[in-house]
Amino acid sequence: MGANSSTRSDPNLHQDDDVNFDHFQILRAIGKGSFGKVCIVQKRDSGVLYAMKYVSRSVCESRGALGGVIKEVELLSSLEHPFLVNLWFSFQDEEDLFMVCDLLTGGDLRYHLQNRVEFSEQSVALLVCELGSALEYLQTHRVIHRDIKPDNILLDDAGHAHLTDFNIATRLQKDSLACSMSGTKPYMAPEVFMCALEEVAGYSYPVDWWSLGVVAYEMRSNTRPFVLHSHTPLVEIKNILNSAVHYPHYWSHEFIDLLQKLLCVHPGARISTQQELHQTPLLRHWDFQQVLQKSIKPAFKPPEDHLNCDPCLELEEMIVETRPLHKKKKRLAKQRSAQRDSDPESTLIKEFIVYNRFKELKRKAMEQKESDWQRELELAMANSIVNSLAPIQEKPTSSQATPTSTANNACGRSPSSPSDGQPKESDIIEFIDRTPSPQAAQATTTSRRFCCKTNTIRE
Ligand SMILES: Nc1ncnc2c1ncn2[C@@H]1O[C@H](COP(=O)(O)OP(=O)(O)OP(=O)(O)O)[C@@H](O)[C@H]1O
Repeated sequence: MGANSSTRSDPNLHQDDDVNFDHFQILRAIGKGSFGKVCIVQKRDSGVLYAMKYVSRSVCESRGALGGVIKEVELLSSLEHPFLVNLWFSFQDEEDLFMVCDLLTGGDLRYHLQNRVEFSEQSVALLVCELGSALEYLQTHRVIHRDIKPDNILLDDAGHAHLTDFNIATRLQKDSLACSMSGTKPYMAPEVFMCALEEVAGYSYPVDWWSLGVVAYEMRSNTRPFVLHSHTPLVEIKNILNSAVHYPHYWSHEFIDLLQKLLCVHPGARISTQQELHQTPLLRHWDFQQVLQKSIKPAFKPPEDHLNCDPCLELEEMIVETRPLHKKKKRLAKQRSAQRDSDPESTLIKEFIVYNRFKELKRKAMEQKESDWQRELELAMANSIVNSLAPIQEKPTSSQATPTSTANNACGRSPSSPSDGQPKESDIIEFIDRTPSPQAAQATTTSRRFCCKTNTIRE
């Protein structure tokens, strides 16, 4: 695993502490989205570097985006994969909502495309396998990302791909379909538009594989397979997506075959599992276990001599920003002293999860230990009861003991022997099987479901 390894340790962190803004030192600005900004931070106690994304609460509220951020944190807190940008901490203060994630220093794919990086077929194939693995994982968690595009694919220092921005992702209920028109138009699958035109009832996981196909095409040619804009009418878009794609003659047959199977208009016939990827001539010989372990070296390694992001972002933060992050502590202290009577806690958004992955990992490890102990205890109890029954077999009365009953039953008691008031081994095992562990009961009550119904179109 690379930068986003879940095994990353933070030995100095007091596991039960809630993390907040003061635990981080702000190093520099590296990104800007439609609602928030991203900067590199260092956790003061462990020295570990992270990416901190922060969004202004007031901007979110005024633009109706608060629900998306709350949902993004809820989703990310339940996910972890080598090719996702994993969430480590989330918290809030009076001004902002914070998400602290894996730091990916290789820049986003859009940045490299704009810098005219030429990705080879081999490079694109590896990216498709890595993100295919992430999509397969999301599917097992019933999550559709819905906004796969170069802007949301970040590279680590070695060039491995990581999926970010779960702002419009949704978790499907079992056997249900999504139906809102969500995504970024040039990357959206035909069935999303057809759903908006009420030609189909909904769409599912294959929409992400279509977007992956568009990204793969764009990486190879620096243009997109379909020319459509934010103002192109829906009916026209449908026709465009049904038209033949131009594949340059110098692309290999195997590569074109992969793209055709990703850019298949019919979701049912489109590649949408890792196994289907593996069956294509281009990827037949790839070892997907090695892909998952990041053992296959990407052909494109992001430059290490400079930060792979717009250098103006840092200047902008220093000069233009009216509420710079590095002055937050002072600013909030001033505000708090001016509003001495009101409790800052009371202004916090209750639905926003305060999350600490280390605490969560510790809780899960404890649960596992407890369930192991319980299993051992149950086994020991069963054994001791079985053993305590055993002497009955060793001292049989002459009328009960026959050579065959001893051979058929370890306890030396015939299964049909009349009850003497003692429980039989089979009774004990059955009782144990039917007793739910406290962990199982808790897991059931804490399972959560999400469903997004609002349309979100990104231009
Ligand atoms: N974990 C990270 N590590 C390194 N850089 C990051 C990380 N997350 C985001 N960035 C950088 O910051 C930029 C903005 O990220 P952010 O997620 O806020 O924007 P976005 O995905 O474009 O948001 P939106 O879709 O809401 O406009 C990204 O394009 C990327 O360059």
